[in-house]
Amino acid sequence: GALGAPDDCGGMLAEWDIHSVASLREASRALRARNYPVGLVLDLPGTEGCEATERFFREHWNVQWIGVLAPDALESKPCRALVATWLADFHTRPVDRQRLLHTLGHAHGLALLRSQPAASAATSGLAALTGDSAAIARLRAQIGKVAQSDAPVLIWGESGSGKELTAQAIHTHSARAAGPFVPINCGAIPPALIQSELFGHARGAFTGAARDKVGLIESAAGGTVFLDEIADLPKDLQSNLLRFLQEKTIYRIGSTRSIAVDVRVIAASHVNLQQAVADGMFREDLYYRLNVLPIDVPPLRERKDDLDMLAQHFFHTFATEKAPHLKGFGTEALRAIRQHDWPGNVRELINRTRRAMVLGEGRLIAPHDLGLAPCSTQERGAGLDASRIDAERAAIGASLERAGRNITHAARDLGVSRMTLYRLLAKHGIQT
Ligand SMILES: Nc1ncnc2c1ncn2[C@@H]1O[C@H](COP(=O)(O)OP(=O)(O)OP(=O)(O)O)[C@@H](O)[C@H]1O
Repeated sequence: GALGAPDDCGGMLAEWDIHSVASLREASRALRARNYPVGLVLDLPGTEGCEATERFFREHWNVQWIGVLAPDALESKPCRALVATWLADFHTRPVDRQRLLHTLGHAHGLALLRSQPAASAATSGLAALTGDSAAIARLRAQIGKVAQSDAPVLIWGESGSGKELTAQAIHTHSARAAGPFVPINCGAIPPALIQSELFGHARGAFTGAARDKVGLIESAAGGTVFLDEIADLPKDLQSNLLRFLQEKTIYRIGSTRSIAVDVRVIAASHVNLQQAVADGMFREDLYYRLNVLPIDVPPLRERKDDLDMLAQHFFHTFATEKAPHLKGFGTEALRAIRQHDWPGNVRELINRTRRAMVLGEGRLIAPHDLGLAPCSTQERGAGLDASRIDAERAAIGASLERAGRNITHAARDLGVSRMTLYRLLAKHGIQT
């Protein structure tokens, strides 16, 4: 579907599922409610409105934007910048019908490709951050902004919520993308080893140091180092890290030679670092050095709209491990997933899904396969929206089965256009 229908283009877009809006505010609201893959922008604002428009595009960067502009629109410098940065393509009036249809089709195809969940952990762009909640959209927008800068980032989030994935996405979208991304879990390295792991050592620095060793920070040169569980870093090493952040040089243990290292630092913590500072466990000066660009990754229970898509995503990711008879999640299981609080966040969802895929005995995953209790009848009655969504998903699933997974036939069976069916498949995370 496309968002925004021009008076002079409306007639030619009969095949499209169109939602027209009259202002950026309305457009934002519509985009938060539904995933429109393509947006048609009818004229850009004059100089005064450029800042708001830029903010809007930043927030909705994952839509393919096509502009329809007045012939003299590009004479304004801010307008040219908006077009160059944010539009996938643009047309000047009078609109050439065939060319516009072609552009929209192309943009739609690209948007669908980009919305496919990442097939492997190796694909680490923003596409790997599955989810269509408003919270994930905000996170993606923040990542996009932060990636433009080279300043330190401090990510806060509960365990398993996606801090490392966020750090990886920042790296992938930054100018350092071609360099290495080196994750280090400060809590997992024994305190006695951590200094030499991080900063390296010179030959003979201590018993057993038979040769020079390059530290992890040095090995990230030209790229990004991700320091997870930064609160676990012993205090003496906090001083070393602070020195590195200030001077951009390191000393290997046992060496007096300073080595310049060009690395961006992203740190993460699941504990409140401000509290750790107040308790005297974390250096205040280091906290301020790291906390230049703060990012919060919201816990899964605060973005329940992501649950269905994430669950489907992991079902497909681990499809090779599943019993052949298993076809997907049952309605009860999806309800139980919504009901659960997910203290272990996305990692817990992965673990429960994999467990259900191995142990599930029916055709569809049931709540007990996930180790979750089924919802009570009372709770069931409450979720009219959830029931509607479940019914929609079930109808699509059944239709696809009947049509032998042929989209054209399934769309006809459901009485919707192919375009609408593609949108529904993306919404429910159903793969064809
Ligand atoms: N939005 C998401 N889409 C897809 N996969 C996700 C998402 N968020 C997290 N994951 C997956 O969940 C797992 C946990 O995420 P990650 O390691 O980034 O969490 P974390 O906050 O760094 O955890 P910890 O603090 O325990 O190290 C990973 O396998 C990651 O790929």
